[in-house]
Amino acid sequence: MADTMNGRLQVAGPMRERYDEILTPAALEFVAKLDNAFAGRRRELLDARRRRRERLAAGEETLGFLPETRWIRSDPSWQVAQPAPGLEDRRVEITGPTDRKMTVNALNSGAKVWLADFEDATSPTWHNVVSGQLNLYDAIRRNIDFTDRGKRYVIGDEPATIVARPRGWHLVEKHIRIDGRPVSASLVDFGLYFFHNARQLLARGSGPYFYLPKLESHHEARLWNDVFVLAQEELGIPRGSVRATVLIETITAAFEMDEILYELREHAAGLNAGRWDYIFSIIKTFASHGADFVLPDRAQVTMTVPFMRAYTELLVRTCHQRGAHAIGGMAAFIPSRDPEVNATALEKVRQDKEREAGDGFDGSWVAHPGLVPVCREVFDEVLGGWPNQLGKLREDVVVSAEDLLDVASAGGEVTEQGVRSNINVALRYIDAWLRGTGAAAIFNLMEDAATAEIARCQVWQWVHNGTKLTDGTAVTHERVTEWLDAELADVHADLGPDNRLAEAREIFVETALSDRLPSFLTTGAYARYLTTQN
Ligand SMILES: CC(=O)SCCNC(=O)CCNC(=O)[C@H](O)C(C)(C)COP(=O)(O)OP(=O)(O)OC[C@H]1O[C@@H](n2cnc3c(N)ncnc32)[C@H](O)[C@@H]1OP(=O)(O)O
Ligand SMILES: O=CC(=O)O
Ligand SMILES: [Mg+2]
Repeated sequence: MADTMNGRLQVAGPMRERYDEILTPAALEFVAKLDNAFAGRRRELLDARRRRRERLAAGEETLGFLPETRWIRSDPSWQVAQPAPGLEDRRVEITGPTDRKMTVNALNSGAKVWLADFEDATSPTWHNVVSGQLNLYDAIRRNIDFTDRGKRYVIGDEPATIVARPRGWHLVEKHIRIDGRPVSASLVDFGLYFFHNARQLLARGSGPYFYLPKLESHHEARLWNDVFVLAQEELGIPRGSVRATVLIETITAAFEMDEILYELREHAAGLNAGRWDYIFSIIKTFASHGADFVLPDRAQVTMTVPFMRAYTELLVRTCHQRGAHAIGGMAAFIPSRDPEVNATALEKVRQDKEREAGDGFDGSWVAHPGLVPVCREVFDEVLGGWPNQLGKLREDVVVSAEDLLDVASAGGEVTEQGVRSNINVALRYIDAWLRGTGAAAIFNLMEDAATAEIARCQVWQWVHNGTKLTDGTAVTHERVTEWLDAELADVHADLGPDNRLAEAREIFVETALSDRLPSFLTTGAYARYLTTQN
């Protein structure tokens, strides 16, 4: 165990090879400064989240555009900062974890941007957190060549611009403690990356760029902005060097898009339509609001259902009014070695990107290098010679609070197959996550933390509402428990003895079958199961 600040800050995880290059006393002191300045506000904001969730659940509050910030929405004069170097053209963004091989592959993928992910696609083991920082450190310094199984990995001439995604405000990093208390995971991921790389990136004509996940209000955006201001001051870097793209992936943030851009305006680069967590947020927020808020089988909640279209179109309009990029989301289809499955996946991704490009998005996400060409082709077609569609203002888009909240517009149905698929996929994903893998190919789809959250939350909602299946029977606690055992046996047979399914089952039961719906699967699971061993 290493410590600094006269023993007040402790590194409680093992110090493996080269960890001392990231966990330097100066870097840890920088994180401690951020913690000292912002830990209290973070706690207050998390508390405000909880109180708001309780009021919403009790029907004491309804969601709508905020009256007190109307002036921000109606003032046409403000704009966000100009696009920073490397972020003018974002037509294709690849996302993925920060392991060494994926780092090189993502940078060489032909995408304009790489979202280097400490969040949905990363299981936050101590190893993943520190080695991910090391891989980014090396990649930024072009010091990451290696050979694996006969293949040479070396960064090419036109690497993607790196945009790092730190973990959300709700998570802590229990292996870094100040006065015995775990530090905010957001401040650890941001702080270490910024401290080591901001100057390097600027010297290389790029900059410290970030994706900000799971914000629930503009107050949380203000907190991030203040973190950026202090971080830049501390390192003597010009204010405004940071650029942040905010994921709109909670229903509450959908009502505060203008306000979020406004808070971050000198650092804002855009908004992203984080569709999977958005669906999770909707289910979670309205889980006990009765049948009108019950969503159908997960596979039926597509981007073309009216409430999802309302959200994405509003996002484009809001961004373009303010000179910010609107970035599309993730289609879950990934390439396959089976030619037929592969052709279907490519076609599905093409359709998804065509809809986004047609709606005015400036670029979009792909999960795999094999999908870069299709996304690029689609955006090349609409962009012509332009780097973005910022000029497409979408003034035709008018979205009301009712449109965003019209969950019933999804239609569809709940089937036994849908319930069992949620159980099965959640077990497979949680097992992978516990073993250190945060994004996995499951039944030819890319699945990450948001999938597991949707799956367990839907099951909770269906049980809680006694939702009727297509065969007329209801979803009950007892039936889900039976299906859970059957699905567990199925997954067990597939994975063999080397698994963490027993813990995955426990986590599923706690988060899908408890009386109260836990806010996040990952917080409890992290505290209990992601030990210093991994
Ligand atoms: C809701 C959200 O937040 S979405 C964003 C978060 N999710 C993600 O970022 C998921 C990113 N994608 C992935 O992690 C992966 O594509 C997976 C896990 C789905 C599939 O990965 P694999 O099983 O390794 O795929 P596959 O075998 O086809 O990979 C082929 C090659 O592409 C590489 N590759 C695959 N996906 C990526 C990626 N996203 N970034 C960089 N390289 C990648 C592999 O490393 C492999 O490289 P190699 O030939 O040098 O060995
Ligand atoms: O982070 C992206 C999402 O869809 O969730
Ligand atoms: Mg997300």
